[in-house]
Amino acid sequence: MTERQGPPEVDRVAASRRAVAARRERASLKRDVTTRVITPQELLRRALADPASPAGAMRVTEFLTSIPAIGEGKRDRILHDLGISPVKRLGGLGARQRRALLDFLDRRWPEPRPRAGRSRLVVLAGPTAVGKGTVAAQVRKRHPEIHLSVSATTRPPRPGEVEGEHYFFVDDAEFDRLIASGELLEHATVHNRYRYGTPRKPIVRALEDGRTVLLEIDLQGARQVRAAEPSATLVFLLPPSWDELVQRLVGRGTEGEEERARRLRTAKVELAAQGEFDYRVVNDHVERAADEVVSLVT
Ligand SMILES: Nc1nc2c(ncn2[C@@H]2O[C@H](COP(=O)(O)OP(=O)(O)O)[C@@H](O)[C@H]2O)c(=O)[nH]1
Ligand SMILES: Nc1ncnc2c1ncn2[C@@H]1O[C@H](COP(=O)(O)OP(=O)(O)O)[C@@H](O)[C@H]1O
Repeated sequence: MTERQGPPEVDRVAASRRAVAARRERASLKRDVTTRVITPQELLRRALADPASPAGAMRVTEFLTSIPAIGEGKRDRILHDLGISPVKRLGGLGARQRRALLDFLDRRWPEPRPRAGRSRLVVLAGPTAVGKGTVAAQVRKRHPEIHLSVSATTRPPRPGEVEGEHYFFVDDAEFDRLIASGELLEHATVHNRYRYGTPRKPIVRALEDGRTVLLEIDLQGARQVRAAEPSATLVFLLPPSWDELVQRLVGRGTEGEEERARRLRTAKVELAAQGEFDYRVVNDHVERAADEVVSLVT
């Protein structure tokens, strides 16, 4: 018996493949909102710009429950209050419903607005493996006039890391001494593991010389710098998606599975704090992201 594959069946197979791919993309977008890689407003803007996109095809119910702290009960109350039917897809919202939903999101989760009166002390932070080191190195390559701070750390050097260039590698006793003598502008234990700190003197000197200073440090350090120097400019580097962040961490190959899991837990905490920063830059392409960082601070 011969099997005939008529065009309708071919179409069905293709349609079902497309449906699976679209479902996967919607799941990935939901993860991005849940992990706060993108704001709900950003997802909604994408849906409205292209109703046929995976974002546009997302049901308003799925959208709302992907937002941290919105469960099914709250979701239904919100939809009722905003006068939106639960069967609606984001791309199919009417003009009044879009406005109502965007206003609601802006009240609930205001997007960071740049502050006035920034200084040339710039902090670049962001989750593990987002590419902070790579982008900072690109900034230095393109703009040697920008002073890149070299931190002290109790972490052992990775292969290829150079003392005084990537870090000052010190033991616990020396780190204690640096803290006690006030030689660190800020310091923190990162990923519950090793200690890292920013030597104060080179920064003060570079700022006195009129140079822009870039610190590539973690969230705790960024908060300390803001407290010590409120006019500092805080930039948060974001991955294009949560899945891409995981890929970069795995692809770098410098941590085992347990350490990667630990870092991803910290990453969720850091992503949740991005609203404290003055600017957010997506590290999609290294050169573009480096240019954006420079344009924000010079
Ligand atoms: N607070 C603080 N964090 C730092 C400092 N230097 C590096 N870090 C952060 O420590 C974390 C771990 O750095 P590292 O061990 O080089 O790993 P990687 O960032 O995954 O390449 C990163 O989030 C860095 O931004 C510092 O001087 N102070
Ligand atoms: N824009 C990018 N696109 C693709 N891969 C990137 C990008 N930026 C960085 N990477 C890669 O991601 C991995 C993590 O980058 P790294 O600079 O070590 O991150 P971090 O300093 O934030 O921990 C590295 O393998 C790096 O080559």
